[in-house]
Amino acid sequence: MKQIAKVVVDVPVMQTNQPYDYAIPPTLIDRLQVGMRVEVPFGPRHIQGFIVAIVNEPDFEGELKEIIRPLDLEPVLTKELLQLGEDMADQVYAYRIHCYQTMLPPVMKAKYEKEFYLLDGHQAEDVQIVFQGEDVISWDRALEIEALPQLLEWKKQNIVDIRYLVKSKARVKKKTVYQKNISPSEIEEEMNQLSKQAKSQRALLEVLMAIEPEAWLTREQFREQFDIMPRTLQIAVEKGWMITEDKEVYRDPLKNRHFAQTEAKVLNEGQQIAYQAVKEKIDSNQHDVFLLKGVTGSGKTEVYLQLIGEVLAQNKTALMLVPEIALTPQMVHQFKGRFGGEVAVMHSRLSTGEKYDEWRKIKRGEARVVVGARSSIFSPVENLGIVIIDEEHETTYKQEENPKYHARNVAIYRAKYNHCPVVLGSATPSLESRARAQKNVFHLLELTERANQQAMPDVRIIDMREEFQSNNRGNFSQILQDKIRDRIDKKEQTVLLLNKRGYSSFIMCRDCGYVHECPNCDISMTFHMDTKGMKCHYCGHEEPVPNRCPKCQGNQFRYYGTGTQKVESELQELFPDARIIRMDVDTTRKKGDHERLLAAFGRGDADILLGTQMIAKGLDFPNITLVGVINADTSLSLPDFRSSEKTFQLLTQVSGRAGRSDLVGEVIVQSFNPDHYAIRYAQNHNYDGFYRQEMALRHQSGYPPYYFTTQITVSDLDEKKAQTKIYEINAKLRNKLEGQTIILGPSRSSIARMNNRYYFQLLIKYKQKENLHEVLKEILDASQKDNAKGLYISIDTEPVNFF
Ligand SMILES: Nc1ncnc2c1ncn2[C@@H]1O[C@H](COP(=O)(O)OP(=O)(O)OP(=O)(O)O)[C@@H](O)[C@H]1O
Ligand SMILES: [Zn+2]
Ligand SMILES: [Zn+2]
Repeated sequence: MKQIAKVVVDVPVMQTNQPYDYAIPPTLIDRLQVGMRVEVPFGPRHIQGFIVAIVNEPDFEGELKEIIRPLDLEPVLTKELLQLGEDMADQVYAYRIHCYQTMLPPVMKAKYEKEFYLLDGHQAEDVQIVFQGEDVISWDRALEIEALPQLLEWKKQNIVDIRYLVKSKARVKKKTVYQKNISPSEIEEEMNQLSKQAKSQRALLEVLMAIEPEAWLTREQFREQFDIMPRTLQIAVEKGWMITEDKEVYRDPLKNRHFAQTEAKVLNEGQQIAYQAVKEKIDSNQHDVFLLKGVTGSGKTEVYLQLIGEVLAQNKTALMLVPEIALTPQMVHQFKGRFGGEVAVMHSRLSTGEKYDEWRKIKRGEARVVVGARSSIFSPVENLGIVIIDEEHETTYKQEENPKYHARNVAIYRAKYNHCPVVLGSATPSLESRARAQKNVFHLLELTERANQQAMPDVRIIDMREEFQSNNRGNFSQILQDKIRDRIDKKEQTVLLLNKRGYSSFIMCRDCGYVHECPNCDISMTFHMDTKGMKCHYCGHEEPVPNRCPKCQGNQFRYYGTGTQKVESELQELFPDARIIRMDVDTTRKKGDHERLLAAFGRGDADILLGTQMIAKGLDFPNITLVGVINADTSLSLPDFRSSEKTFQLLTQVSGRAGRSDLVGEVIVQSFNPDHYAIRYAQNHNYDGFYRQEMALRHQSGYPPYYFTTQITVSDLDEKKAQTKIYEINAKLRNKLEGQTIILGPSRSSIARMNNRYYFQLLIKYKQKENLHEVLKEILDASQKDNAKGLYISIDTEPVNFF
């Protein structure tokens, strides 16, 4: 009986979404399991693949190739994740291999290397010189010694051939540890035989007398605790006093930090009702989706914590998703403080080694609670008891690159599979989720009051048009200035938000109006005050500010847009004595910057925290009594049907940072559209009112949640080719789609050229899927040939950002 492995290979083309059959060589029969990575031959190359099934009969007729070797000792993907990857690939129009790779830490993605090897019987002298007595030489080495042309020539003459290797980048960190291997009486004997000069050895023997027989100690521990140097340890090993081993250790980014234990709070009535409803589902192993809608500061986090506590008590595991920027030390502290070492934390600021280690802790069941950003929804936990998504309305839960999955959908998939509840929490739920609760697809749970009985902060809207008329051209209205002054004097803290969504600073020629654009993209370049340079945020192109206008040779530029740096200097001028912390992409570039700045503000090292969107979430500092929004409406004017929703959410979230403890909070919102409904409803903390009005508008214009949307984008270096293709797709869709489907476009994308590629798009709106899925699959299948020529087609279901 021959064993056959079905392998999804690392070749992203549509046909390979189906697994390939490989023979399992006899030596590997007992070692290979479903979910392991393997190295397999594919054409002339060796590539990585995932075993998705092991069967007895092949589907493929013909000679099967053999698996070369396993890349893992045990499966890295569970049965659940294998199934999820297959279904997800289908739903989001992605390659199965990309789905599997997305589920694993980046170090586990294969790295391919090439090497030349000698074919038999060619030992000519010049060949020997290159190979230096070995029978292989790596591609890199060949490049280094400039032997590449020669080797390629030999390849033509059949003297050498090329082989492709799969290299694993995953490295386990190891440390040498020591254990004593000598009894007390032997120690005495050794002491007696030592010469008087051997002081350090004597000292070590004394230590060995004192320590526990089972203890494993590192070199650092010997040095720090007992002042014993590595050299002495080595002698001890040679003499057989100690044994040594290389033990695996985890890279723990938080190892030097202490988390004070926190206790569960007594839940208030609203929290208790919410907790109880979810707990019932946990107890009875039932799937359900809850939408926990709680005003800012209502204590949603405490509900999450106690639910996770319950899940752990029942010997299950928990997934807790938090937006990347809300994953602050404060947030982490809440979880580590309650559950200690049971918690693994996953976010993009970890090094790849740290990510790998956190992942292994989860895989081995050593950490049963995962707190992390979007991709941690794929954590290899088993026996899942709850999935929680905090700030569920955040669009960052949707991945914008392939595979274009939404973590909320993956959460529901996994919870169904594991028969457990999902909790979606937010003060400002997405319209989609709120509407689903309306239809009882989700269960609505509400917390309508703040946990500490504190009133919601008073929000005042300032009409900036009037400020302009009264000749205040700055960024700060008179009232906001007065309030800031007042807080500085009272030693209370202020948070200032600069709404930068859809917004950047650029330069324009004062004489002819020329705007400096990126040479690769049809978009103006962003001016950066710190480097005094221009940068394109789409392709990364950088250049200095031009001396003269390329169009009219004028040398006067106007700097547009309110960069945080510019606002900061204005603020410092207004309040020379104020201590200001600025938080934006420029000040949080390095690992740990974000944490450091927030910690400093939390300690009271500054009076004002000035920042972009990244400060709107998760801050829970008692001394913040004033929140100012400098420009409420920059996000209103985006060409995106969600712009009102996003503005409402942002204003509500940032207002919620004020007055969370005993001190009363106050919010000042500056706007040029003070009567806009998104701003008015945010002022009154009226989510329900906003929801009703926005739903009416969406209904009228036929947008989600009344319609589903799918966007198709085509891009190519050649503008004509991209354009022809989108029209071809358009024709096919209109011809084949049934039911009430609406197609918007085709049109140029609003950034028509990016990195020298031209983009065209169309948007499909539909109520029922009908045959849409099949038609889209056909289009993708047919795109294979184009793909190879550099024309890309991408399908995005429920896009969250419209350009
Ligand atoms: N039952 C309780 N008794 C006393 N204090 C509580 C209780 N529950 C929560 N708190 C406190 O109330 C404050 C706000 O809670 P929390 O940060 O969980 O709110 P939240 O709903 O997550 O808010 P946001 O949406 O603004 O992040 C915290 O300081 C928390 O410690
Ligand atoms: Zn000019
Ligand atoms: Zn560019």
